Amino acid sequence: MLNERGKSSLFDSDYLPSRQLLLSASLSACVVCFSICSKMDGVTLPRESGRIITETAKDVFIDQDGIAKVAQVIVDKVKKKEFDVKTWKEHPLNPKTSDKAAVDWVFLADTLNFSFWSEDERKKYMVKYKGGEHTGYWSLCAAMNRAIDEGIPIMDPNYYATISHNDFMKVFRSDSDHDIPLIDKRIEIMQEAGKVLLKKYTGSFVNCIEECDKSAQKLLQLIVRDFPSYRDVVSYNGKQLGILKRAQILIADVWGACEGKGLGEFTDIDTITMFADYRIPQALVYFGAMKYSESLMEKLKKDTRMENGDRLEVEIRGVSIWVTELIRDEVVKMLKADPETKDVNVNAVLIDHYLWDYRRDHATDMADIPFHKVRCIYY
Ligand SMILES: Nc1nc2c(c(CN[C@H]3C=C[C@H](O)[C@@H]3O)cn2[C@@H]2O[C@H](COP(=O)(O)O)[C@@H](O)[C@H]2O)c(=O)[nH]1
Repeated sequence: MLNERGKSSLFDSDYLPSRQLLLSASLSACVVCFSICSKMDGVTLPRESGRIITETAKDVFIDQDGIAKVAQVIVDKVKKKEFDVKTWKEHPLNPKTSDKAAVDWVFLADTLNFSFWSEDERKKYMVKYKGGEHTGYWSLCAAMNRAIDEGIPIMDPNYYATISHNDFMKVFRSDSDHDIPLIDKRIEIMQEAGKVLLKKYTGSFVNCIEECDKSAQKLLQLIVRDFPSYRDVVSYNGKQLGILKRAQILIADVWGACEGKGLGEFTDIDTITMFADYRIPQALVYFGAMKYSESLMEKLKKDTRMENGDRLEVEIRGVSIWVTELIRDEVVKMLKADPETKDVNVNAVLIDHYLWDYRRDHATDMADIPFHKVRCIYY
C-alpha cells in the first residue's frame, strides 16, 4: 500500500505510531525470543551468563589485543589443518572406538571430571599406567582404564550405582602418597549418576543422547534436569546463571569421541561454550586476552582459597566464557576474510581443547600465572 509520496505507508512518518508499534513489537519479540533462547528453566545459559558477568565484572577484564593474538595463533593452526574434532581421540588415554562403550566411558569420566588440583604441587594424586605417571585430569582417565584392564566392571552402572568406599579406593588407588581429592563426594556422585542411568535410561548414556534428536541444547537440558551433580549454576546480582562446565564438556567429549558422527552428531554443537575450569583462565591470561585487577592477582598469587559462587570466582569463570566466545568470533571473521579458506569449522569447543592442551604443554611458561583454587564438584 503506497501513499501519495510513493512510500510504503506502513513505514511512512505519517504512520509513526504503527512504525514505532511494529519496531517495538519486533524488538520485544527479539528480546522475548532471545531471553527464551538464552534461558533454561529460569537458568541463564552459559554464553549469556558469560556476557552478563563480563558487563559488570570489577576484577576481571577482556583485552581486545590479547583476543586478536589468540585468534591469530588459532587461525594459523586451522590453516595447517591442525584443528579438528579428530584430535580428541589422539590422546592416548581417550577411547579409540566411537560406540556405546566410548560414550559410557565419557559419561563416567565427566561425572568425575573435577577438582584435581592439590594444595602443594609436590603432593599430587598420581596414577601409573602403561609406562606413564598421570596426574590431574589424566590421572582419572588412567585409573579408569587400569580398572578396565583389571577386569573391574567400572563402566557398568550396576556396579558404580552401589560402589563401596573400599571398591572406589581400589579403582582410584594412588601410586603416590596422595589420594584423589573429594573421595566421599565422588562416591556419592557416582552412585547418584549410576542410579539415574539405571532408573531412567536403561543403564547407558546412549539412551540420553537418543532422546535429544541430535541437539546439544536438548541434551544439555536433559543432563541438568536428571543429573543433579551437573547443575553448575551461580547466583549473581539476583540472577541464576548457568556455567554448566561438566554438562557441556560431557556433550563435547561425546562429540569428540564419535568425531561428530553417529552418537556424536549434534546439529547445534557450535552453541556449546568453553568449559569454565581452573586451567583455561591461566591460558587466557597468559595470552593477554583476559586480565585480572591487581588486587585479584595478589589474592591468587597468595593462594587465597575461594568458595564456589564467590564474586571473584564467578567473574573469572564468566569472563573466561565470554572471552572465548569473542576469540571464536574473531577467528571466524579472520578465516572468512581469507580467500583461501573454504569452510570454517571452528567453535568454542575446539578453541577450548586447544587452550587446555596448550596450557598443559606449556605449564612451565605459565608457572607464574596463578589459578583460582576452589574445591568443588563442578570443575
Ligand atoms: N576447559 C577444559 N577443562 C578441562 C578439559 C579437560 C580434559 N579434556 C581433554 C580431553 C580431551 C580433550 O582433547 C582435552 O584435552 C579437563 N578439564 C578440567 O581441567 C581441570 C584439570 O586440569 P589439570 O589439573 O591440569 O589436569 C579440571 O577442572 C578438569 O575438569 C578440557 O578439555 N577443557
